[in-house]
Amino acid sequence: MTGFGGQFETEAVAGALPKGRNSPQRPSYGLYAEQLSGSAFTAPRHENRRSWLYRMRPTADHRPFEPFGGARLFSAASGEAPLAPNRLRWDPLNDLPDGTDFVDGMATMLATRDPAELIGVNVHIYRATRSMDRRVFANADGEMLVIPQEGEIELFTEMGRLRVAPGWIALVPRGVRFRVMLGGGVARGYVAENFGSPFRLPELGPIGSNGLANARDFETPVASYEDRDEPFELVQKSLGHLWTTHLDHSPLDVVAWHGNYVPWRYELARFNTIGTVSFDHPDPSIFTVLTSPSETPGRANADFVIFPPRWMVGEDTFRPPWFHRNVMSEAMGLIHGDYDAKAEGFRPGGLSLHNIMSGHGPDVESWRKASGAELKPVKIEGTMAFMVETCWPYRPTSYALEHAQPDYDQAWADFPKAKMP
Ligand SMILES: O=C(O)Cc1cc(O)ccc1O
Ligand SMILES: [Fe+2]
Repeated sequence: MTGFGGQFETEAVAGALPKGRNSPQRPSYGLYAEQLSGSAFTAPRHENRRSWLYRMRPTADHRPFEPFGGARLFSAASGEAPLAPNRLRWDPLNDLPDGTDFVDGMATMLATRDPAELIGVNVHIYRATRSMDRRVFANADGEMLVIPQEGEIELFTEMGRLRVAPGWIALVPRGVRFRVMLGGGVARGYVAENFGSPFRLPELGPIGSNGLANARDFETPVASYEDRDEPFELVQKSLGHLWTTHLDHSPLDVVAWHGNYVPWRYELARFNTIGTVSFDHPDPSIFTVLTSPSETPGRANADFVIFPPRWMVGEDTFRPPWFHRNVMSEAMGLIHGDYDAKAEGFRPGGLSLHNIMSGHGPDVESWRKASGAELKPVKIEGTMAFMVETCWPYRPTSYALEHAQPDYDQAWADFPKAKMP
C-alpha cells in the first residue's frame, strides 16, 4: 500500500477486519482487538498516530522480562569520559561477532541522549549471517530506520512483510515487533534509532508541493501473519537495555489491522534531488529525506539526509561540500560508491563523525581536484552516502572509539597556505 502518513486498512483473511468500528464486542474468529499508540491520545490530528491490530492472542500475554545475555555490542550508551573534539572515521568493521542474527549482530557506534528523555538518536551498524527464526525483537526506546548496505533482508513485522535491499530504507515504528530474515549470505547495514518525534517528510517551503521524497513512493505492507504454536523468544529494548521473555507462540499473529502507525520502505533512487542550476551549492538540508523535529523550530532531533547521484552544474563554484563547522552533529555512512568530499578512506560500510563545531570538509585530494576541474556539467553517479544529522552531540561507544581510524586528521593535513599580495 502506498503513501506516507496515510490511513491504511488490510486483512489477510476476509472478514477479519471489523467494519465501521474498532473494538466490537466479539471480533471475528475470536481475534483480539488491540490499539497500538505511537503518539499521545490527544496529540494534534496531524501528529496523531495509532493503529488497531486484530490478533490471535493479546500482546499482554507474556511472562516477566529478564536481562538478555546476547547482543554484547548493542549497548545502552557511551561512557561518560570526556570526549575529545576529534573528527573520527571508521573502516567497515571486520571483527563483528560471527554467526549472529540482526539483534546479536548489532553494534552501537554513536549515542546521543538517554532514551528515557524521549529525544535523541543513536547510530548502530549491524552484521548478520542468520535469520531470526523463533526470535522477535521490539524496541520500546524508539523507531528504527534500517539502512541496508549489503544483502537484502526481509522484515517480518506485526503489520506485514517488507523486503529491503541495499538502496532502500525501511522504518519499524517504536514498539512494533519484528524479526529479520536473510536471503542467505551476509547482511550488513546501519540503523538510526530515533528516540524523539517520529520521522516525517520535511516541509518543502518554496520548493512547492512536489519534490525530495514524495509521499506516494513509500510502501507499507499488507497484513501477513504466522500461526506458529512454538517456543518464541521476545527480545525487547527498553530504557537502553535489552530484556527477554519467552512465548509459546509467534507474536507475529496480526491477521488484520488499520491505522496510520505503520512500517514502511522507500527506495532511495526515487528521491527527487534538487540542487543549484546557477552557482554555489545549497546547504545539504536540500537532501533531507526524513526529519524528526525537536521542540525548537528548524532544529532537528534527527535528519536523515542522502547524497544521491546528481548533476553538478554550478558555474564558478567549488562543487563538493565546502569547508565548514556546524552546530549540528553529523554522522555519515556510505552505501556504495565514493563520496565527493573524500578521495579516500571513507569506504562503503564505513562511518564518519563530525561532531558539534568540528572543522571538516573536502580532504586535500578532493579539494585539489575540484579546485582545478573544468566546470562543465558533470554527473556524480554510482554513489549513495547518507548523513544522520542531529542537534545532540554524538558520543561514540567505547567499542567505536577502539575501532576508529588512527589517522583521520591526515585528511586535512598539508593544505597549501594562501599567498597574500
Ligand atoms: O560534511 C559533509 O560532507 C556533509 C555536508 C555536505 C555539504 O555539501 C555541506 C555541508 C555538509 O555538512
Ligand atoms: Fe559536514
